[in-house]
Amino acid sequence: MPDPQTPPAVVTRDLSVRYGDHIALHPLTLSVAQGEVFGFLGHNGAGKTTTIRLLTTLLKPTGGAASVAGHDIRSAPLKVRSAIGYLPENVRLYDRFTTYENLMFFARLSGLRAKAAKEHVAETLHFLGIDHLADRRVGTFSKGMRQRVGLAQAILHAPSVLFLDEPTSGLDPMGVRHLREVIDRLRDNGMTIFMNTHLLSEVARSCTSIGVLAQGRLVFHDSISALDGYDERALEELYVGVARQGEAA
Ligand SMILES: Nc1ncnc2c1ncn2[C@@H]1O[C@H](COP(=O)(O)OP(=O)(O)OP(=O)(O)O)[C@@H](O)[C@H]1O
Repeated sequence: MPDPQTPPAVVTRDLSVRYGDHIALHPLTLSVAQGEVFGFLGHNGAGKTTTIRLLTTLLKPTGGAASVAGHDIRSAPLKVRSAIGYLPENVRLYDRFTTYENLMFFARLSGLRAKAAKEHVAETLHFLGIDHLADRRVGTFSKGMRQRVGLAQAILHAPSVLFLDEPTSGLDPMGVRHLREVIDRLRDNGMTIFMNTHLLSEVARSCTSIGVLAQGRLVFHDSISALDGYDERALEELYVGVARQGEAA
């Protein structure tokens, strides 16, 4: 359970962004407590990736404020980056490098010294059950294998907040199950997870709170315990209802 005494892992106040005349994210005010697994839902183009890009400091807001892991995204972007992990929808890896080489590269880039980097890489490979991929070049990997290496890269430095953008997209059922187990273990270790997803079954199983975005506006935000008894079907009804209201607004 999140501790109400500790500051939230993610806080936004009227955070917004526009691309030219198009408002991709209307002023968003949101709080995600430490230790939560937050599921961010919404139709294609709702603004979920845009929100993650803002919170991971890859995109500058045009309005409002936000802090992640206690650091302001505008004034302390480097501190934000060192406190977070990010798994984008399309993982970018060096195809000609092996898994181990990719991970060592990112570990050193994150500031770890060689010895610590080796230890972190070995621990992370073991944690994710991908030791057997260590010496293989990632250019030959399937989507699911790449995704595991991308996840390893995202959690190598033990971030306090992990952002996942559509982490189950393109995964087979075993891949989805593996990811779910990893999310459970990361949550048990105290990590906060902010996950964009379309999969309501994953939300019902893994998330402790949800937000629904429609046309760049937050139209619903609550904890899963407040939705006690909601199975996948009931969540779908809720989602369709609030998303329609958002579209009509
Ligand atoms: N670089 C950009 N330039 C202009 N418009 C953009 C840009 N990136 C995103 N948009 C627009 O901003 C809106 C939000 O896009 P975003 O990718 O955040 O949606 P999403 O909810 O993540 O969608 P999906 O579920 O399809 O990934 C969309 O209308 C999109 O076309």
